[in-house]
Parts: sequence; structure tokens; C-alpha cells
Amino acid sequence: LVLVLSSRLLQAVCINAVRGNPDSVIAAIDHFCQNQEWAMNVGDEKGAILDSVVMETSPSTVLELGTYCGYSAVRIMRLLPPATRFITLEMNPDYAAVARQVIQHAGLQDKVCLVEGKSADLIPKMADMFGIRTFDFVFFDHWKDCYLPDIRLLEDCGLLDQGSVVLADNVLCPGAPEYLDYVRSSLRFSSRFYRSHLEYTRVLDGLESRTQTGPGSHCGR
Ligand SMILES: O=C(NC/C=C/[C@H]1O[C@@H](n2cnc3c(NCCO)ncnc32)[C@H](O)[C@@H]1O)c1cc(-c2ccc(F)cc2)cc(O)c1O
Ligand SMILES: [Mg+2]
Repeated sequence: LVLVLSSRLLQAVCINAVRGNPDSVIAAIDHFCQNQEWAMNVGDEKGAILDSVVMETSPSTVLELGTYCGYSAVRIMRLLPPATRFITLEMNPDYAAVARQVIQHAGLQDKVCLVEGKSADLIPKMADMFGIRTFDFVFFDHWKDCYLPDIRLLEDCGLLDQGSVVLADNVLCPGAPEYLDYVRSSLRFSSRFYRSHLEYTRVLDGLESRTQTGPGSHCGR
């Protein structure tokens, strides 16, 4: 049976990770990507930065764009207290299926709300579908040319408010130049670059966080 990469990654989790133990799932994926096959998970170096920003924000509502195999979903959910809402969006049904199983192996299936579909279509429905007014923390790790349209969409839908943190992966590699210009240009936000490396390599990369300082755009109207 020919397995695609995401299935081989899931197989590595099933074989090497302890069921119900998120840290062992994270370690199994990192070991697989470091020693067998590279995959585009945020990885352990940038993952530690992600962890620190999540803990610093201590969010009540979290949104992730681009679940892929569920690595960052497990990283984030393992840090969240029980009452926290975590929603992750994935447009590819095959990746969504793998992610569900990775998340289940970590024992976090009751905490996750994995919605299959495109962020452009789902973001405008967040309020109606989930009764979410604003997101305290958003992690961008989907197609890089969608970062800018999607942060604008989140603002236009009034889903970001004072104190909301948007953390974006890969702002150097593959890069998101228009997004960087946007988040670094406005006075209404404070942005910070976390220098790091492309997952499982020595290539330079980093994360950019943007915190809304002024009131949410919908209040300002
Ligand atoms: O391309 C990268 N990530 C993309 C992630 C895509 C995942 O997210 C899903 N997705 C995409 N757009 C949407 C969407 N919305 C889209 C419009 O609504 N709504 C919902 N789900 C979406 C896809 O189905 C995938 O599951 C990347 C590359 C490198 C890289 C670096 C160096 C290299 F040499 C090679 C590769 C390193 C990284 O860390 C990377 O994240
Ligand atoms: Mg990434």
C-alpha cells in the first residue's frame, strides 16, 4: 500500500507516541520529520515560541488557520485550560482526517473543534456557527498569500478586539511580505518578530505577532 506523507506521519505517531500523551505525539512527529521525512509542521524550535506566546496571552478563544496534520493544534490545546474554545480550520479533507486521528491519539479530541472548509468562507460564519464574538489568539499557518486577506477579513467581521494577538508562521520562509508590511505599518497595532529557523532545518525563518492596541475596528466605526 502506497502511503502519502501525511499517512506516514500518522503511522509514526501511532507507532511511537503514547496514547493520551500530547507531548509524546509532538515528540513523535518531530522525530519523524527530523529523521525520516521533512513535513511543514511548525516544529519544535518555532513551536516553543508558539507555546510561550499562547501562555503569555492565556486566551479564552483561539482560532488556527491551516490544521494540516494537527501538530500545532496539539501544541496549542495541550496548554489551554478546559473552558477555552479552540477552533481550527482545514480545507483539505485528507489532511483533516489525519489531523483528527493525530489529535485523538493525543487525547485532545474533546477539546478540538476542527472545521473542514476554507477560512475565507468560514470566518464570516464564526459568530453564527460558534457564538464567538472575538478571538483572543489566532495562529496563521495556512497558504502564505492568504495571510493578508484573512487578517483583513477577521477585522472586517469584528472578530479581533483590543488585546487580540495574531501570530503568523513563516514570515521569512516561504515568506509573507505583503502581510508583514501590513501588520508593521499600522499604528493601531504593535508587532513583534521572533527570529527562528524553518522547522527541522538551519534556514532562517520567524514568527510575527501582532497585538491590537486600539479598540476593535468595529468599535471604532
Ligand atoms: O506552505 C506552507 N504552509 C501552507 C499550509 C497549508 C495547510 O493549510 C491548509 N489551508 C491552506 N489555506 C487554507 C484556508 N484558506 C485559504 C483561502 O481561504 N482555509 C483552510 N485551510 C487552508 C492546507 O490544506 C494545508 O493543510 C508552509 C511551507 C513551508 C515550506 C518552507 C520551505 C520550503 F522549501 C518548502 C515549504 C513551511 C511551512 O511552515 C509552511 O507552513
Ligand atoms: Mg508553517
